[in-house]
Amino acid sequence: MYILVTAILGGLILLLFYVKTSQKLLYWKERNFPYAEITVFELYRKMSIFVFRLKSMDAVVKDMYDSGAGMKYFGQIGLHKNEIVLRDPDMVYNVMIKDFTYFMDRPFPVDEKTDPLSGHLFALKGDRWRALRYKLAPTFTTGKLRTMSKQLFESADSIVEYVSHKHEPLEVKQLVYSYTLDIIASVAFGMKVDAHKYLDGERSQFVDMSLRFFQMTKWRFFKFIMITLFKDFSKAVGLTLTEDDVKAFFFDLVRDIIQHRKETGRKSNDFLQLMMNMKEEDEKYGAKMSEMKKEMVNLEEEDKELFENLDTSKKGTQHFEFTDANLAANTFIFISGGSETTATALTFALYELSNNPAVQQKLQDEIDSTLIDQELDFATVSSMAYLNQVVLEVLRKHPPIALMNRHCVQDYKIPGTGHVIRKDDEIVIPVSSIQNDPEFFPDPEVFNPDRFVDPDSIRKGTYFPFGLGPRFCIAQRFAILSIKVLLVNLLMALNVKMSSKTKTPIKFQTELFTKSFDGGLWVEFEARN
Ligand code: HEM
Repeated sequence: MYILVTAILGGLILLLFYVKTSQKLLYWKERNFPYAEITVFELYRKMSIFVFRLKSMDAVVKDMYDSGAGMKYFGQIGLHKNEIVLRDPDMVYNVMIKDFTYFMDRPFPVDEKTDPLSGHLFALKGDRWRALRYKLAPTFTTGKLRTMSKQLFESADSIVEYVSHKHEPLEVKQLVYSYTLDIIASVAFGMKVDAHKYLDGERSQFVDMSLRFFQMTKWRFFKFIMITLFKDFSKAVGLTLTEDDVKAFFFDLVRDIIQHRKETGRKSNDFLQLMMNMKEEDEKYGAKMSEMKKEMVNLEEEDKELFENLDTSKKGTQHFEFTDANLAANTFIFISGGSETTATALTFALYELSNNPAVQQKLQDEIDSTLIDQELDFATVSSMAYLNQVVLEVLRKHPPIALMNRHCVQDYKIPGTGHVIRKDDEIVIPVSSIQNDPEFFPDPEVFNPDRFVDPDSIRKGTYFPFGLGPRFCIAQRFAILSIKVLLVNLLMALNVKMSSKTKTPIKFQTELFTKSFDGGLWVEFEARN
């Protein structure tokens, strides 16, 4: 009897779920919006793959992209909210650039009061984002990059020195991570980390805390799902992705550095100092954007793009007052946003170079011939054309961020159609799939830097590893330069080849949001003759 009642109740609950989900599936049809057909079981299967992390992020994104084959954009039933997925390059261009004002936000929570670390450039919304972006736009001008490049060369030297003494297979992600942590800590707040020492077991609290930010443990993933599914509840109980001690560490660190600089009057040449100077100027002159415009007068020609499309003429967009809390938040986003992404790009660069010896040789030839009569510096690295093609192709085939998001802030009628994207709709832009679609890049699985002989010939809206429009990656030039500097330093001295320690067939980890080799990528470096 007991078993029968339980079975009937269980059956009724399942039926209820089925009916509820079937109704949910009608959402896009009722809205008269193109959508990907899916059955209830298919939807549950898809959601389980994501929640239980059964496939890598790239594979999940590819499945999503393929489910809308033949459509320019389509609605799908999301985990917590229904989403619109873009497939068509013109739509991508419209949403990210042309009609940006409709889609200027990202759908990530910001609550500067309860979680001050959330008040950073990546998450801020609307006019508050615009005002901060305008202020931070000069962070990576050509002049500043030239100065920063000295630190990049120094850190790259340490890595080459380390590698040259190791006659054993090395795991690439860990190796290059030590470089990216080094350079970003230095550029962000002038800190010398020497992170490569942690490769040999020496521990540093900074390295540990930075790594913890990315490790997707089971507990962190559970929190991610909770925050995604139950935003308000998570907020009410104070559930945040980053642990309190990690937050406290970075806050205290930035606060101590600020304090030390104020007390000693010492100034450094880093991002934190740039913000501290602005804060001081704001206190003197008021936080008006007009003050910033003074800086623009001295910009080099190519730097003008850093300010492109940042319309700050509207009332209310002109103020961003820095506090110690948002100085910390924005320093933190540099470390978190910058180290993992750049390390992922470098890992895949070394993967492709090991697998494509002809490309490696051609790149070494370019490096050798450039350095015959020129010094290795910012200008020479920037002048290497084939190096540029290699880096662009790595970022095409393996963009470190597989998808981008936008939040619609006012109803948008898609030109030439009767379809409307409504205020509060969420948009998903699957960059990894678009950049690997054979329609836009024939034989996408082939690593071919020649695709970028003339980067201007690439169709708009098909290539954007750093995003597009006013919200593109603020550090794009710095990231590209960092990748180039390490590659040149390694390849001028060493050859790289795949080690048999790398697990084959290659599989990618399912735990992380960025693309990562399951079991690591192991390579051997040998001195060039
Ligand atoms: C290869 C390395 C990198 C890649 C592939 C990358 C990619 C991206 C992408 C795709 C976005 C979103 C763009 C959009 O939504 O249109 C972004 C935004 C951002 N990135 Fe990067 N990034 C890299 C390195 C860095 C570094 C080194 C830093 C900091 C030092 C950084 C800081 C940021 C910030 C602050 C934003 C938010 C910009 C805004 O919303 O105004 N990134 N990045």
